[in-house]
Amino acid sequence: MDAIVVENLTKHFRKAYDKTLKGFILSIVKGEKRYQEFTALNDVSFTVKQGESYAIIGKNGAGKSTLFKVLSGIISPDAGRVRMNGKVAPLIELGAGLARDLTGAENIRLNCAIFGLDKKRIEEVYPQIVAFSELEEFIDTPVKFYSSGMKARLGFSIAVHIDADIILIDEVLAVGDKDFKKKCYAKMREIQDSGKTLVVVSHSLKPLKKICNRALILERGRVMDVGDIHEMIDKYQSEKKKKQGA
Ligand SMILES: Nc1ncnc2c1ncn2[C@@H]1O[C@H](COP(=O)(O)OP(=O)(O)OP(=O)(O)O)[C@@H](O)[C@H]1O
Repeated sequence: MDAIVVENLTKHFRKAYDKTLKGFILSIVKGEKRYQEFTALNDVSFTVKQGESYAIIGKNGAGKSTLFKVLSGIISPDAGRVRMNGKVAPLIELGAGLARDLTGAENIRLNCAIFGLDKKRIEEVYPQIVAFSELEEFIDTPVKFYSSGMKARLGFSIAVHIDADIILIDEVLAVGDKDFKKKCYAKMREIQDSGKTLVVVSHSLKPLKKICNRALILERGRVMDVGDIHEMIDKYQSEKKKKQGA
């Protein structure tokens, strides 16, 4: 069964030429165009099968985060469509989904409720989330006092415990410490073994080889290739070397 079907996704952004008030006024006076249309995703299509661990790789600005935001429904595409078959846990930006003024404990309960867990299930997973995050000491501290690493711990722990069918993880592990990252990668493999679907964006290609079985290379908003993770990483790295040599 297909977990994710993406068909002909296109997303444009408007980029201001000059973001200052002076620039804005001058452009009006001169009657010049104030924006440049920029295509972040260009006719992107792919399918992720249920139980697959799928990597999205690409250079800075290739459109990976934009794609994740469309997959999780945070932004809508200008064209194309996305079908997600199952409950989705998006972990796409550090601290996103966490209420700053609430404590870690309150955020866990709030997020679990938002993701549809009933009271009994929340009480079951709560100690697991706290234990996995290793934030016992700070669980009653408001999240606004958390470091970025602590937010990543809490966000990751919630996302992997809310009984989602599809988990989207965007580069959030870049900030964690080494041991915690190791634990997260092990958890991702466990998720994969349990038949859930995982989509991961990361600039760290080595761990992707261990977690994912397929990959998509995005280049300037377009799908450059899709295939076996090892083949795609080799291809991506050799293209990168070629361009650096050119
Ligand atoms: N809200 C926005 N408004 C205007 N341009 C945007 C917006 N969001 C993203 N972009 C542009 O779209 C392009 C793709 O950005 P995106 O963040 O998706 O890339 P990425 O592959 O995730 O990059 P990175 O690896 O650096 O995180 C970039 O050129 C970015 O500047």
